[in-house]
Amino acid sequence: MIRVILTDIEGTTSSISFVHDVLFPYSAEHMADFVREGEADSTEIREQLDAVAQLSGVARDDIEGLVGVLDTWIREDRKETPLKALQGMLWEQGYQQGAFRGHVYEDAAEYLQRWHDRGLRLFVYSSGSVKAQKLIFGFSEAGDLTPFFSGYFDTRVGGKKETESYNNIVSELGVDPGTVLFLSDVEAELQAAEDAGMRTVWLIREGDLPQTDRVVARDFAGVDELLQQR
Ligand SMILES: CSCCC(=O)C(=O)COP(=O)(O)O
Ligand SMILES: [Mg+2]
Repeated sequence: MIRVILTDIEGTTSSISFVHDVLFPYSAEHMADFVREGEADSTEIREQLDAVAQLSGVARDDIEGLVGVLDTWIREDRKETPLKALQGMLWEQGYQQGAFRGHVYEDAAEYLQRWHDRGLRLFVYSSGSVKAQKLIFGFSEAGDLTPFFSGYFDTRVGGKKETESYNNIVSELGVDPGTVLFLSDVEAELQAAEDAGMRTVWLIREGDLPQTDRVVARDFAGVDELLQQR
């Protein structure tokens, strides 16, 4: 019996193009100034730069070098925790200034509400920081969806393709992994979750359906049909 739904964001609740064509370019455009200015007066930014220096091997006092590393990581879509933390802080400005609103598929917004109202507990697991997760759902085109969620997980529990991360989530939630349904568009993430004992549905929103033994759905209405059958 499924009691918890754990969902990915990019490609699952929200379009890949919103993340890659809106959020990432915004962070690429503003990161250098954000870091240069924040270095002087924000402890939070300084801490993330400490982590960037440690991970990259670039000297901590070489701000332009660190900016270069962040630029490269954005271009390469690296899921490094300090990059994700800095992007979350930056996107907050963008959302608050009305530069964009969070894209959430209509079916996702509808079924998040329905599942919440039906008593399922909803959680997010994304490589985007917890702050970035709260922003995309809080400032979504469908309004504030954060009341539907009971909690958020990011790469601080581990990478999304690692089974240990899902073990960590299960122990934090204090639930039987078989009661958790993980939704994602990335097969390696689904495999890692299944290896931790979770149930999964592969969201394939566009293109042909692959030949697979996995449980697949086109959208959240399709996930709901599967839930009703279980
Ligand atoms: C929280 S919105 C930004 C998502 C993001 O930064 C990202 O890298 C996408 O990661 P996901 O795990 O949701 O595929
Ligand atoms: Mg995804």
